[in-house]
Amino acid sequence: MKRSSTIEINPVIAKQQKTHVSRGDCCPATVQGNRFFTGVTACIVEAGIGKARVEIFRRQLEKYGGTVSQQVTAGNCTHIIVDENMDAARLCRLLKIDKLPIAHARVLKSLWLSACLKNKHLVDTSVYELTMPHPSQTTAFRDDQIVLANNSVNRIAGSTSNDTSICDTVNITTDEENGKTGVTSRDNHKSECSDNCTAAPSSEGTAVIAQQLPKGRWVCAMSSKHGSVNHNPHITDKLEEAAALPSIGQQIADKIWEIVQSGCLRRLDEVMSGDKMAAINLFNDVWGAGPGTAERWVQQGFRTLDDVRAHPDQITKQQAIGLNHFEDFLDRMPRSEAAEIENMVQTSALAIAKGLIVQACGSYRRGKPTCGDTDVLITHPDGSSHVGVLHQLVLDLHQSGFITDDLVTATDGTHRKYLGACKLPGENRKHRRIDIIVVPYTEYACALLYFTGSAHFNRSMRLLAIKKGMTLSEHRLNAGVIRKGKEKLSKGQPLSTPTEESVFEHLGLPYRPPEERDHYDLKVKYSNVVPADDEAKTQYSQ
Ligand SMILES: Nc1ccn([C@H]2C[C@H](O)[C@@H](COP(=O)(O)OP(=O)(O)OP(=O)(O)O)O2)c(=O)n1
Ligand SMILES: [Mn+2]
Repeated sequence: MKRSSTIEINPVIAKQQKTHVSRGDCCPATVQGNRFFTGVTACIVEAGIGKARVEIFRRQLEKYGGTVSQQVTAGNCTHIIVDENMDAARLCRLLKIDKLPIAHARVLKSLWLSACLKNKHLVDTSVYELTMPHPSQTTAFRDDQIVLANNSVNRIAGSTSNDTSICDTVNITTDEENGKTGVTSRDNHKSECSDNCTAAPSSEGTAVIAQQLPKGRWVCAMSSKHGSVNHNPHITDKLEEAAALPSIGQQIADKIWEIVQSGCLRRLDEVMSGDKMAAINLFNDVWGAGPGTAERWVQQGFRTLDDVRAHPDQITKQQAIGLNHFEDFLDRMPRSEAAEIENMVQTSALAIAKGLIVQACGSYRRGKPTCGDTDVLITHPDGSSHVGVLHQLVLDLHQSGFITDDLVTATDGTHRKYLGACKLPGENRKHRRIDIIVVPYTEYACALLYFTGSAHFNRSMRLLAIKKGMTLSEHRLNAGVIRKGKEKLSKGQPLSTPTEESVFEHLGLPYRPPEERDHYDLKVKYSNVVPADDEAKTQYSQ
């Protein structure tokens, strides 16, 4: 088992594991390097920037030697960072002050941070400062055109590009409906006009800009009235590619600003090409390392497992085990070996309490010729003798030398789980992943069904249960569940499920033996009783 539902994790053994038993990311980064933010104590005003970006900025500031202050009024605060759309009047309202400047700190648009990060040194603050507009300026900026000085552009972008002329004159549209001031619009466009962007032509055509949009630049669609025109296929295409990166996935939309602003698009280019992508895929296969860790290691310059191994401060205890047994864990064992492991656990368990049922589930029980791990499920028919077994069993198996490494121990309601590594006695044996799950007898059938899988089959069963006003989990099958949309108004009552067959029966399905549970599309065999799976999936997809 590599993943499971939400469970509590023993904080001692799995300090940095996420709240589910997964091979997720575990460890915080401590990065050495150029500390160009030294001496900067910044307070970031969240309004408009958003929590996620504040967190990113905070980490970047600290990573490069800066300090983050929570208090704008703190005397030691040297920089106040505000959203690029912030205007002076609004900031004054937010901070409950009469006017800018603030005596002890510079008020800067967040683009200053982006520019520093891009250039890896403190860039001049002058063009990023938020100041009270001069009364004459507010009207001046209502014109649809502004001119930016070439040197400002270069300073903003820290650009080596020799084609900044395109940015000299940009079109702006003041957005009076939204109450944005001229200052805001000006700053937006100034900042957007970096080495990677240009403005889209306005439908009104008042701007003096190139009609031929240069390839590879970010086109500012805000100034365009052509709402449906995609001026940025070169970026949106990349973002679609980015969706394939394990670490980005569904949060892609949230990342757009971050990517465009911070120059991460360039990083993506690098990631997508060659060795970095290969390294991300390699690191993703380390037990305990999720996509986030894999990407971080790559950012730190690691390309091989030995690179990672050489930095023990960057790896969790679980990842160290994953690295130790990297090849072994990726290797699938023949089912005969899973049977030996099952026997080994069974013998030890029966020495602790007679009558325990010890059953290897997962791919083994489904009759697969090879198994990625051995999922051993344990219970006792007397309903109580299972209690305390896991702890003793793990101790004994350590003692005999069979268990070699502990990964995670966890409690999920009445279920006790142990994830570790084991090695059978004898020459040329490999380290294998082992999961041991101990459950009360009343929950045995549902646990057996769940841990036998396949994962897809389980999903189909759960969806079917939902369709029938029930819920199915590894603990129980409940009937009489009342839902309003996705919300559960009543969780219903547990049905008696003494056997796997009884679960199938409650769901109105003919029994399906483990060997047939890799065909997860229940329609194939039971089209008369199962609702359209796709419909259920869209309604209840998790
Ligand atoms: N996301 C998941 C993960 C696991 N499981 C259940 C079904 C699996 O069959 C069982 C064991 O998980 P494994 O990851 O060990 O999967 P298998 O044993 O099926 O395959 P493998 O041979 O790779 O171990 O737990 C599930 O329902 N959903
Ligand atoms: Mn398995």
